[in-house]
Amino acid sequence: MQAVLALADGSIFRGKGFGAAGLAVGEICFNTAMSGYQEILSDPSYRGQIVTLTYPHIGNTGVNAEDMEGAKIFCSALVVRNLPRTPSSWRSTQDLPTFLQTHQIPGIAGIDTRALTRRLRDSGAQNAAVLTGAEISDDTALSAARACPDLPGRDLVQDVVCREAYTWDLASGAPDQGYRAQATVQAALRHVVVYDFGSKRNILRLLTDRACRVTVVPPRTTAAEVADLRPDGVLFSNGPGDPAVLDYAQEAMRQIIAADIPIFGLCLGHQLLGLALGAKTIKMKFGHHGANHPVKDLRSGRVLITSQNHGFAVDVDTLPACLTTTHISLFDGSLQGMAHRDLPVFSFQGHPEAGPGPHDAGVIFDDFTHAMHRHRERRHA
Ligand SMILES: NC(=O)CC[C@H](N)C(=O)O
Repeated sequence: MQAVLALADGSIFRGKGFGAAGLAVGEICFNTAMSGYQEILSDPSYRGQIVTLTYPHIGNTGVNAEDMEGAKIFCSALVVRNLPRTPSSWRSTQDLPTFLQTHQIPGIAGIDTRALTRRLRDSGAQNAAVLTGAEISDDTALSAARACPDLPGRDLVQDVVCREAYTWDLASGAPDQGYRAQATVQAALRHVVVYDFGSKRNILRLLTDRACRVTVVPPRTTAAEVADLRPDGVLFSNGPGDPAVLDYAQEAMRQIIAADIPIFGLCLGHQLLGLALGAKTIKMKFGHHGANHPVKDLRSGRVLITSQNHGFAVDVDTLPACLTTTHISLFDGSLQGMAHRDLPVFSFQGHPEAGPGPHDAGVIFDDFTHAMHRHRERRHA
C-alpha cells in the first residue's frame, strides 16, 4: 500500500502504508521511548496527534490485551522507520499492522524518522497528514495537513472519557480482575475519586496496588457530587488537548481544594491545578514525549528518570504564591511538579504511572496515599 506523510510546512515523506487505508490528520509529535508502542498508541492523551517513534524497530513484540492503557488506539496515525516481518513475543496475540487495521488507524513505515524528528525539533510542533491507499496524492495530503485545526484551544477530552461513573476495583470485576494481588477489606481502603479526562489504566492499577478503592467519574462531575462520594483524595488524570479551555474542571478543582480534600494532579491534572490557582499554561515548542526524561526533585536533590507526554506546560513564572515548585525538567528547566504550601494538594507533569516507562517516579503515588492517610488522621484527631 502506498503512503505519504505531509507536514503543514510543505515537507513530504513517502513510505509504505500499513494498518487502515485512508487519511488522518493531527499535530505530529515525536516520542523517544525505545519500547512501549502499544501503551503509547492506546494512551488517550494522544487524541488529535500523529505519533512518530524515534526508535527504529517498531512492532517487534506485537500487541496483547494486558498492555492497553485505554480501550482503543487514540492517536490519529503512526509513523515508523522499520516494521518487522513477524512479531516475536510469547505475550503477542496480534501483529501491529492488524492492530491498526482493527482500530481503523493508518500507519506509514519506511520513513526517515531521524530526519523527521530533527525537522520537528527545529521548526516546532505542526500539523500533518498521513494518507495511505492504492492511489495517493501529495497535494491531497498537504491540503489536509494545512486544513487541520490547531491543537491549542481545543477541548478533546469529551472524545475520550467515561460517560458514567464506575468503580475500578478488583472485587467488583474491574477490567483487570486478577491482574494484581487481591485487595480484601474494602472498608479499610482509601477511597480515591479519579476525574477522568482520558485516564491511563496504569494510574488506576497503581492506586489499587496501594490498597485504594477507586471511583472514576466523568470530567463534568461537580465538586458537590464528588464530595458526596466521601473520598479520601481526588486524582485529576492525564488527558488530551489544551488544559486552558477546561474551565469547568478548573472550577471543580477550586471547589475541591476549598472543601479540604487531598488532591493529586497528574499531567493534564497538574496543568489544571496551575490554572485553577491562577497560573498560566503555555504551548511548548515540541513538548516532551518519551520514557527517558530526567526530572529533579528539588526537595531531595534526587533525579528521577521519567515517562513524559505533554505539549503544554504550566508557566513557572506565573505560579501563585500558594504553590511551590517541587520538580523541574533537567532537559529544559520547565516546571515538572508543584505543591500547595499549606494543603495536601500537589501535582506532577510527567507520568509516574509509566506505562510505558521507568518506575522512578512511582513514589509519587506513595506520597499521595501518605497525604490521604495523614489528612484522615488529622481530621479524626
Ligand atoms: N498526558 C497528558 O495529560 C497531556 C496533557 C496535555 N494535553 C498536554 O499535551 O500537555
